Amino acid sequence: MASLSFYFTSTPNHLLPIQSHSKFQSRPGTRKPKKLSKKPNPILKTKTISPNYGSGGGEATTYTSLPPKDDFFEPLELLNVSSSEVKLSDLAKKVENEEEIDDLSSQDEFFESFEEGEVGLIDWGTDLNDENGVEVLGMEYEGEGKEGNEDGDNEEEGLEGLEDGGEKEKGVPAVMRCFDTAKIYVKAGDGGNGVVAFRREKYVPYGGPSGGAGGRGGNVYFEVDSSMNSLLPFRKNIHFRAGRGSHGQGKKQDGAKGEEVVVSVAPGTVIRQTGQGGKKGRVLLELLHPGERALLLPGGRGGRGNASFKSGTNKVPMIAEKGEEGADMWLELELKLVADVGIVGAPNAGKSTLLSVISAAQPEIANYPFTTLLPNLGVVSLDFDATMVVADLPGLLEGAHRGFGLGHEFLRHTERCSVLVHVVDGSGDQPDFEFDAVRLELELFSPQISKKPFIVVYNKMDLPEASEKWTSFKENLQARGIEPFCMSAVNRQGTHEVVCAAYELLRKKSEMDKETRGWAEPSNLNHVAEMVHKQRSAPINDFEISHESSSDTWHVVGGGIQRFIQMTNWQYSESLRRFQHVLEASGVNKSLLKLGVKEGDRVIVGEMELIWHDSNNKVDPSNMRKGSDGLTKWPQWR
Ligand SMILES: Nc1nc2c(ncn2[C@@H]2O[C@H](COP(=O)(O)OP(=O)(O)OP(=O)(O)O)[C@@H](O)[C@H]2O)c(=O)[nH]1
Ligand SMILES: [Mg+2]
Repeated sequence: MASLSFYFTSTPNHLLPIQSHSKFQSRPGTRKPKKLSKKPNPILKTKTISPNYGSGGGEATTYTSLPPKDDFFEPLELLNVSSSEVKLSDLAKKVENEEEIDDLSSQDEFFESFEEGEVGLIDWGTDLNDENGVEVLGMEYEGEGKEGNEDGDNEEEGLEGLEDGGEKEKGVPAVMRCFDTAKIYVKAGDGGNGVVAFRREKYVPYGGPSGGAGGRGGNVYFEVDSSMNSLLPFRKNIHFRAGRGSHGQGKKQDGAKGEEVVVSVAPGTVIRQTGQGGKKGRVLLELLHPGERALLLPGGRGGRGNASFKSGTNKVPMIAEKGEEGADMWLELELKLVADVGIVGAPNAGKSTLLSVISAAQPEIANYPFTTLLPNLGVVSLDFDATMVVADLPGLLEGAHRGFGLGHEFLRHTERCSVLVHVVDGSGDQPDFEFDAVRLELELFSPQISKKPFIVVYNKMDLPEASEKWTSFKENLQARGIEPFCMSAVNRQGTHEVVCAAYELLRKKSEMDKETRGWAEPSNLNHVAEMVHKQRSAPINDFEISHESSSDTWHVVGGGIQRFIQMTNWQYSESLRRFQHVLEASGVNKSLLKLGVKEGDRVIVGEMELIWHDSNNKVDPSNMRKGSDGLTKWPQWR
């Protein structure tokens, strides 16, 4: 009879002790391979395993990593100015003084050197983190990629990604960055282990197996929190782990469920799985409306205790399962604004002023570019039941599609707006050119955005330099089939017409969308968890075998069988016999024979490496339950 003998090629992660509350652990997966099959079968002196007898399940933890160093800089200090009001304008003035504002390449250079600390104004020598020991540690930990936990390489990769920033905006000083993307790690709780225990009571001889099952690991949920308007909290907390289930105990006591983790995100957050090679991963969820809650990762199942393995033929089961590992993922979050109307335009055009006069919003208004750094939302009501959400977006500059100015961050917000209102600064030198430049940026960033319905509003009509150029601007646009509006936002003249036109456009757009889309199905927010569950509960006989002829290695890949191996607790000798049985029953042995496996070939199933033997001379499953004296022993308490 053919058989497989067992070796671990590398110590599987789940065999290592997990100290989930420690931040700086040694990296797993680097230990020497352990040989299992050559060892004599251990005598099972069974006792109830009690690593954690706490009454509740494991606690959910979040881990802290610090934002990159440059997010800590104090603009005042860096710019060597005393008033907080002038910090950005000073920066703008500095650019102007250098007469570089019109030269895109030199602007790029300026902002780049600004970031790198080459500009003389900035004193990068001050390490603002020195004051706080924890933060200094955090910096080291992030910089060197020392992610000390059981997720090893994966997490390190994620942190690198975070450091590189993937899409870190070019030339944007840290204070001006918009925290609308984040990279986070989520892990569902591992299931608790089942235990081997026996009922020991006076006058109840041979009381029978009584090992309870482990508790289920905690789930990971995402919830929309209406009070959030950015992903800023994820600059500090990037690891979210649900608690592990408690282990089972004697007297058939099952472990408690692990604590759940609820990750709160702002409305309009898109959740992607981290992509490979700089590409964006696929979208898993879009959480748009406050109160929405999605189960993303289900907790791992608790391992069964020996009470569950009792059968007519095995009344003394010396076997229990380990808990199923909770699924984990690196995710990219992206916040896209949910607004009906987006106000776009060059810096200083009067976008915030417009929002402030048509809604109750009170955005910051000032006579310098980039006053608005984060989008402002306002609700505009025209009538009793006619309202729309209007977003005042930060100003766009030439080169924004390449990330210049406030770049991609803000262009992304326009993707969600149904209708756009272009505000053109009439007092500028060339309003036509300004309008074209903004259109071009939108088009270059995304053709979809440029196809959105829009209206053009010529602002600052109260100023003579603006009203002089209005006619030529109007004629120019009319020649292109666009009917522009004019207004004086500060005087509230012409703003009502703008609001009505935007609302009309919005109404038409939503009617058209309804026609093309029909009635949308209510979306299933738990589909990721369902997919994970489906993958994990694949039948054990659903596997594929591939062969590496160069190294005589066979790979057996299947969700069911891999999960079975992960949950097998090799500390119990019966586990080995059960595994052998599963290989036989699931058809792995048969399939290998059919495919031509030969003596000495390596067979890799999940984390197990096995050597194929044509004759049954290495592992004798029938011997597994016996001690060194060849007798089955009743378990001993210690
Ligand atoms: N005279 C006049 N000034 C205006 C008008 N609308 C806005 N302004 C002024 O223009 C300056 C810029 O206005 P904001 O509303 O902050 O411009 P913005 O487009 O939001 O600018 P960013 O947020 O920097 O992109 C402010 O000083 C306003 O008072 C207008 O109709 N007439
Ligand atoms: Mg503004």
